[in-house]
Amino acid sequence: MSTACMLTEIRAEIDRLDREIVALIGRREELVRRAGRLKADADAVRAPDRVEQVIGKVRALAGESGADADVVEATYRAMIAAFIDLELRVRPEE
Ligand SMILES: C=C(O[C@@H]1C=C(C(=O)O)C=C[C@H]1O)C(=O)O
Repeated sequence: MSTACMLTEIRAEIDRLDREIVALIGRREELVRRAGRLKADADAVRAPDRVEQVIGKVRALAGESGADADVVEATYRAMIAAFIDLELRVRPEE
């Protein structure tokens, strides 16, 4: 198979995975929104201790699955930051 064909196949597989990843992000978003509704104020929304707990957990999961822990951490920090912004945007005025 030519290099161009191999790249096309790999990209098709990446596109399939992206469909699954986006669906999972949507499910996670729903849970984050539910958690946000239970919180009293913006400090509770940010929950930095919980963020570090999640980061420690996903770094360990990366180790188990052979994923690069630094890539997983950077991805999760960006995603959690976006979710915190979302929680702050959709919460009623304090
Ligand atoms: C969903 C929560 O709120 C925020 C979002 C988190 C996340 O996306 O995992 C974790 C902590 C908070 O910054 C939570 O407190 O559990």
